[in-house]
Amino acid sequence: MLQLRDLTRRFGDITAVDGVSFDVSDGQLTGFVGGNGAGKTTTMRMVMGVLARDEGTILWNGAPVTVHDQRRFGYMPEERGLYPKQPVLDQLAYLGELHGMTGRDARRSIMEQLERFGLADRAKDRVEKLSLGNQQRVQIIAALIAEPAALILDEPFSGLDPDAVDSMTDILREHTVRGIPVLFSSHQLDLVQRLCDRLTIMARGRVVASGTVSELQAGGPTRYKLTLGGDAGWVRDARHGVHVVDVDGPTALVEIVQEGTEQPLLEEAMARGPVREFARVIPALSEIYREVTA
Ligand SMILES: Nc1ncnc2c1ncn2[C@@H]1O[C@H](COP(=O)(O)OP(=O)(O)OP(=O)(O)O)[C@@H](O)[C@H]1O
Repeated sequence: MLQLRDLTRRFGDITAVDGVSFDVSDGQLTGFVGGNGAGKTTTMRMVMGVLARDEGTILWNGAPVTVHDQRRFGYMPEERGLYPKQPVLDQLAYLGELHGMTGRDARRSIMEQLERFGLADRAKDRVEKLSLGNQQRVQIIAALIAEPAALILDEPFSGLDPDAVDSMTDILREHTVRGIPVLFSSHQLDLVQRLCDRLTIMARGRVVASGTVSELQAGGPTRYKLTLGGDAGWVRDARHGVHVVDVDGPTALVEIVQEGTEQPLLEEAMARGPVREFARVIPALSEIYREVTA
């Protein structure tokens, strides 16, 4: 388990990461989201030890993380970092050997991964000859070499086509099933909502929300959609302790300001005519994201 405690990093006058704390638990896929410049990459670099921290602690299985621990983490950096002129297989095999694998084992395991990503026939091509999406696939394989103890992936899904997103998802799940903690950043909120067990949202260097998607949804406003047989305009004037978010023809979206106030509203609606629908609206992650980062 990886625990980040009060991590802070400044660049001159800018505090890029400001007292960030959250956990990346064993066997969980933790999504890391936030707008451009929120501080995700800086946080991940500190976890990997490629950037020094000004304050704070990183714990790996309860003890301060060591360089030896960090070497066992699979890392996909934002800046990527493959050599464009070197052939795919040679380059990955070299990385495997740096991790202590024999050349033979490294090549076998890499060929398996290339096969999975549909890249086996490109093994001898130079990296620069591959499309950006395929270079991205090779980067992912680089992070997975040598059975990592944790995975820290900076936007691993960016630039991938739907097939590669599926392969990537399968691979991450295979790691979490084996108990490995996985942290990945992404701007694709629908993907994060679908995939991750937990997520941490950053804005302006701070953590603004953290938890499972359901926990974050439960913490958001309670909204109901009311659809009537006739026009719903009267809801705007109703005094039921509800806040009217929107009215569109026969449909009104209301926010419950005080618990229990939805009942009188429903009763009034039924007294006025047919009610086609009265249902709780669970906010999408994108709505929660907009609220907590505003
Ligand atoms: N080496 C650096 N020198 C100066 N400022 C930096 C450096 N690295 C990051 N920053 C600043 O720190 C802040 C956080 O940047 P960071 O790259 O961590 O954000 P991010 O959440 O990863 O953004 P994105 O989603 O755009 O990748 C930004 O204001 C950025 O300009």
